[in-house]
Amino acid sequence: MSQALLQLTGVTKTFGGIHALSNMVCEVPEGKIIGVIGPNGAGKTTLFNTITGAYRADAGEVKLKGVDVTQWQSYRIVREGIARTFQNIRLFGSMSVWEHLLVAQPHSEAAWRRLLPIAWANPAAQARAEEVLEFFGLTEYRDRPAKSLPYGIQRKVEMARAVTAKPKLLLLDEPVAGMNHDEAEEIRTLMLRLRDTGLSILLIEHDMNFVMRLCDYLYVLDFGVPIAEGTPEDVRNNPVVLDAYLGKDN
Ligand SMILES: Nc1ncnc2c1ncn2[C@@H]1O[C@H](COP(=O)(O)OP(=O)(O)OP(=O)(O)O)[C@@H](O)[C@H]1O
Repeated sequence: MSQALLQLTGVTKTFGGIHALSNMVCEVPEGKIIGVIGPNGAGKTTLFNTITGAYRADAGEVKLKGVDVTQWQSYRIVREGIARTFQNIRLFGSMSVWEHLLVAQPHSEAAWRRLLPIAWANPAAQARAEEVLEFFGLTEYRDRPAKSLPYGIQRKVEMARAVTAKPKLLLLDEPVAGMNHDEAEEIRTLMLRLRDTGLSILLIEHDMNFVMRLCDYLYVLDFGVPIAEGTPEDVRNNPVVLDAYLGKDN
């Protein structure tokens, strides 16, 4: 079997007496969409924070393409090809969609050049921003400040921004939270198209219907402990998951 893009073994994170994540084991193969589900407080965001270096694991290993990145600083992990979005929207209100897409790209020039007017951005960065605008269907919003956009479009801009730097792995924290059915469907289609380009995606999501129809494989957390994994079909029918996550009445 080919090596997984991301591999976690025994990853553990505690906060005082709270075991936010205990002995987490998971893999994200290339070009797959992997879901992480679990009730509130199950440790899902802690998992993302540990993968991205925002939190330092107390034990275990995070490997990216076989390289141990457990002790790496966030900026190195980003450079190595992991991008993420957050549970709450984190856009710059007065910046346009176009500016978000330019700023999110790696800069090889001196830091002071980034203070120059955005229109001076190098042609390759502009071409990439254009490509992403089109891919996400955001062209009509190109020059609008982020704060003026409807909620669903803002979430799309966040995902577009994360993709602009051409990551290998995209971590999405509740990408369709607060969206209506049509908006969520649009995001689902975009994610499948992203996967078809070879991008790997790890997502946290509470919308079970969405997760079940999108993911290639799922991990289930409960109180920081991985309690089940498998295809959506396996997980849907797993009595441990039904008890722990959906409640005994389901
Ligand atoms: N920085 C922190 N300091 C202290 N406790 C934390 C910290 N981050 C997370 N926790 C605790 O770790 C546990 C797991 O939290 P986490 O946010 O990872 O869960 P989650 O599954 O993402 O929840 P939700 O679905 O509500 O977002 C919770 O008990 C939480 O209170």
